[in-house]
Amino acid sequence: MSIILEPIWRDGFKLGGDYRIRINGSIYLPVKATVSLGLDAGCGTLNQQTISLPPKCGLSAAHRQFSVNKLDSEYDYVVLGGGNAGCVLARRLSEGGKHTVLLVEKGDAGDSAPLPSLHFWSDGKHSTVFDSAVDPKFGRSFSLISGLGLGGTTRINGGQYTLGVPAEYNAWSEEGRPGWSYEELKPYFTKSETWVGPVPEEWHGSTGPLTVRSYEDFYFGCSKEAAKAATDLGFSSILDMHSPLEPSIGWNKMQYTLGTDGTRQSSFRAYLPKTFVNSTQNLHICTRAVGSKLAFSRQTDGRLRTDSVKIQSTDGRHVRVVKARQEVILACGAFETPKLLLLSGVGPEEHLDQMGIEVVRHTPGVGANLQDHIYIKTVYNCPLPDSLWAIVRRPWILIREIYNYLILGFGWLLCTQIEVEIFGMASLIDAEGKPTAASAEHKDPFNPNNRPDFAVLATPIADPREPGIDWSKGLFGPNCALMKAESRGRVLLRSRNPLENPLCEMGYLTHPKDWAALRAALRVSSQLCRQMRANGYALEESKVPRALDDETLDAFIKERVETMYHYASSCRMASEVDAHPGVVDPELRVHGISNLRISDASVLPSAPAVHPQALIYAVAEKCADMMLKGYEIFHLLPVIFIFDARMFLLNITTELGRYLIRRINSPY
Ligand SMILES: Cc1cc2nc3c(=O)[nH]c(=O)nc-3n(C[C@H](O)[C@H](O)[C@H](O)COP(=O)(O)OP(=O)(O)OC[C@H]3O[C@@H](n4cnc5c(N)ncnc54)[C@H](O)[C@@H]3O)c2cc1C
Repeated sequence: MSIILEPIWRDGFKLGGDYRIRINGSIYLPVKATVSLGLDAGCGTLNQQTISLPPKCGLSAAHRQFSVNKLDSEYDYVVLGGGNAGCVLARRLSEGGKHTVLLVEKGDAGDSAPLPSLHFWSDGKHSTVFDSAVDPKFGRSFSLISGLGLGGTTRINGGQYTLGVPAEYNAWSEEGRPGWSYEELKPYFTKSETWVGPVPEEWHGSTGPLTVRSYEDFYFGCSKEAAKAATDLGFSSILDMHSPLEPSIGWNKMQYTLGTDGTRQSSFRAYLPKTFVNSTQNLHICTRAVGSKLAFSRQTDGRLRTDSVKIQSTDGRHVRVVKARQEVILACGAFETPKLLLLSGVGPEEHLDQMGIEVVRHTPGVGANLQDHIYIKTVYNCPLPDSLWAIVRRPWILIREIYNYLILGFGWLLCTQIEVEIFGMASLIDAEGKPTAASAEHKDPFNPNNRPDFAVLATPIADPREPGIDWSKGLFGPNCALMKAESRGRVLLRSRNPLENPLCEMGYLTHPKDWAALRAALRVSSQLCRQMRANGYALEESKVPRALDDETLDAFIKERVETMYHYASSCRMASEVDAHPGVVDPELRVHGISNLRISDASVLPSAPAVHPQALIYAVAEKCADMMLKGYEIFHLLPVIFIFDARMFLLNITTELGRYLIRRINSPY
């Protein structure tokens, strides 16, 4: 295996060259034109460098796979979507060898190192990127991104791993979802995780497939300064954000899904290693194919049953219909799962009529209630060596970090952008952005009123493409995030072509609470940077609001709001008669249709104040567990019945015998 740093020559690019990193011949970390200006101006020309990768960093070698035309005609379980949730389900349903399982994934197989495979640093080949519908409020659309290939979005995400406060899940349970309280969900978080430190492991899992870790210190000077300033401002320092005893307001050092050997822990790498896949004959994985339509039959009781799935290769060359003896599980993500239901005739009838699709079942919740976290990026210049941007500006730092990564297994290539996160509640932030003194009641993480609604993500880099930024210096970008959205959008079909992206109306900022939370985040970010400067840190404003009054902040928000890529709740777990109608019940079964479940970000009742991947792992673990337990109970019933019937006969016979003996022995 090799890493090559090589120049790229493009038409029209006159001032030297772009560079790119080629890992193992196929994965690139492009160093953009602006960057190469820096390389040329500051550091002279760089020649090709080749560095060997030790096997621990190897990309996954061939997993056993099946093309569409080689699939069996029937499986016990068919899982559509091999992403965050899909890989967990494929693993749990197939291990033990009792059930045949088919996993269908639109993209390919493979994996890479943490930073170069993060969407923003990658070649984009493992991302689906498309524009949302234009929002008249903002006069523009939003660029939506999700993962493509086994591992799904965990293959290109930032790796931040957060559970959230217990209040999040207790609220779900109190609203009428049995089984979804913090206490009931926690075992599934633990089941998926192996924590490798450095904080105490009391609240973590130790035997799960997914490795989660943090670092002793900070990699970036600006993160360290931000953490210090947050403490100075009065935000509590949270040692382990996974402890249910920590308050809902504070700052923490991020934890990541990272292997001990520095590998990205996608759900694919964690749950479906080659050793498992190649030795599990009852698991078939089919990549570069999509589930394009579900077929249903009507049972004698009038209920719909999911019978089969139409699967087609993404090149359009092969189509096959596969039957599911037990269940079909949709895990295509918050955009594609509702799209597949709509294509199959399950959704709001007006929209299906509009698209010329026969209505199988009028289900108004499909695609409705789409939620997301959004953020506003602010930009500051900081000393270059303190910022991840230095890896692009200074080739020797890049070489140093490649060395650190390959030989020592640590360094900047492990960092996936955010080291420090402040979270809080807008109601507890004053007009200057300082936290107000919170009572013990406000800090109680079990109280549903204490769910954080904003976060400030201190990022050791900013988007260098922004006009007007001084990219010769370091970049520090506190991103101000809405973490508890009240606004809702919806997912619709653009066409009946299963390979076309859906039409997503994001519906951002239609609720006044969302504006208030973002304003609070911007004020905290501004105060944080003021404090960093007061502590003697060289920070210069680049893209920040001119003032902190509501009007100025709102204009800044309107101009700069972006998705944070945490799409959720488009097939939410709720009753169908809810004000925001649901699609699945607490067992994740689609209302009114048997043998069909959903297990991905679309089922979340609402987008909780967390980076969602930890929760999606837990949801998938819980879904698999419910399915397997349901299967066992169903199949044990006749045994219990036979056993009971035998015991009954035995008891009767014994009692009859005793009675006869008593009669015979009786003198009367
Ligand atoms: C750039 C970026 C950074 C992020 N950073 C973080 C982070 O740091 N921490 C965090 O917690 N979260 C992060 N997220 C969000 C998080 O990763 C996702 O919310 C979560 O992984 C979604 O999981 P999922 O199972 O619902 O969907 P996905 O993981 O997206 O899986 C869906 C899969 O289904 C496949 N598919 C779609 N349609 C079909 C079909 N018809 N047939 C077959 N296959 C299909 C897709 O190719 C995909 O692989 C980030 C997201 C992005 C985009």
